[in-house]
Amino acid sequence: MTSAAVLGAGSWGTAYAKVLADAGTTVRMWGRSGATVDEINVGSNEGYLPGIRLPAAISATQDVDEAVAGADVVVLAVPSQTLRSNLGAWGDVLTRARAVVSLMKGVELGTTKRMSEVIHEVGGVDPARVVVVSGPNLAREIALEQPAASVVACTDLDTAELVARACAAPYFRPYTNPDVVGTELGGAVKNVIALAVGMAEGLGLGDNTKASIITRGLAETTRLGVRLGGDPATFAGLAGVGDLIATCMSPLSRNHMFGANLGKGMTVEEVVAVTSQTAEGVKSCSSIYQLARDHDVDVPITEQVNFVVTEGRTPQEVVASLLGRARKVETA
Ligand SMILES: NC(=O)C1=CN([C@@H]2O[C@H](COP(=O)(O)OP(=O)(O)OC[C@H]3O[C@@H](n4cnc5c(N)ncnc54)[C@H](O)[C@@H]3O)[C@@H](O)[C@H]2O)C=CC1
Ligand SMILES: O=C(CO)COP(=O)(O)O
Repeated sequence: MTSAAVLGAGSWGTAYAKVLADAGTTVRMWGRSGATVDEINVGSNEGYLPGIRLPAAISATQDVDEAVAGADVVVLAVPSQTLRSNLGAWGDVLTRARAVVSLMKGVELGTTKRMSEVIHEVGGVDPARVVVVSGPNLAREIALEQPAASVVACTDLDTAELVARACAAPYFRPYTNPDVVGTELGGAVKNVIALAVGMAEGLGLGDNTKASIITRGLAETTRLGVRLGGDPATFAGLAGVGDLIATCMSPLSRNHMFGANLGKGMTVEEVVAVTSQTAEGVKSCSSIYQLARDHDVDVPITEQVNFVVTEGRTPQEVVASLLGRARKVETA
């Protein structure tokens, strides 16, 4: 039987731990909060997944060494911008696992590194053991066992297969993919596009506007991803358009709802104050914009979201800027 450690006891860490357990994998979680750890040990995580019963195969601890002891697979589910400091504090916890899985959908501020790159650099993990799981996977829907599919990406197919087997539950269907770069960028950029779609919704705009942002958002995601070495097919798949649709359309998405509050006229600081969970796009919009500029890739929607978050540009001004751009052919 495969054994997994999940480091991070928020909504997706907990829902994915449930997926692993329902797939027959033994799971030990690490959490920062003693109250959350105690709750998980008696079968729930009410702060993040209210009303969801967790399987008995999941236990939790506040001791990271105890969490990873004997684990074949170590899963990382902390906010992206905290990964580097967490890995630094945890020491060599990743070195013994056969696979290290990133569930995180962000790009590091300052370095513009993807999470798999941070895991390799700080955790000392060979890229052939780093796996990215990403797709249309809103945590609450997965915890409710509503069927969904996802991508399990690794440059080494055997490692991808190990993780896919460990998380193949009756309601969760993993597809392997060798394209780590594309899978990771699809997951990170869709959060920024969901902020833009949320802003449109908050402004009272309708489905034509949202579909236009989603489609052109996919175009800029693909443009950036392909420039960085991703496979165009990945962006047409679950980790690309699949996750983009789920996140941009769902009221369960924290990024979508963050954007909607901005569109209704709240400031970034006001929305941060009422948001208890991680909306990765709010920080990653800057690093993704920087990444695009470093590689000379045009990302007009990401650019505008970044201006809203970092310079206080209003959603109304964003609409005017995007529509005021020079016309061009659709495929460029
Ligand atoms: N919630 C979802 O539906 C999905 C989330 N993701 C991604 O999974 C990653 C984790 O997100 P969620 O679990 O949803 O976030 P969350 O906000 O629900 O939970 C974050 C967890 O990290 C902990 N945390 C916060 N700051 C920390 C720090 N400095 N050091 C250590 N732990 C810290 C929190 O206590 C909490 O347990 C993100 O990158 C997100 O984009 C991916 C797919 C689905
Ligand atoms: O990544 C997600 C769904 O696949 C969750 O999106 P949010 O982080 O916006 O809630």
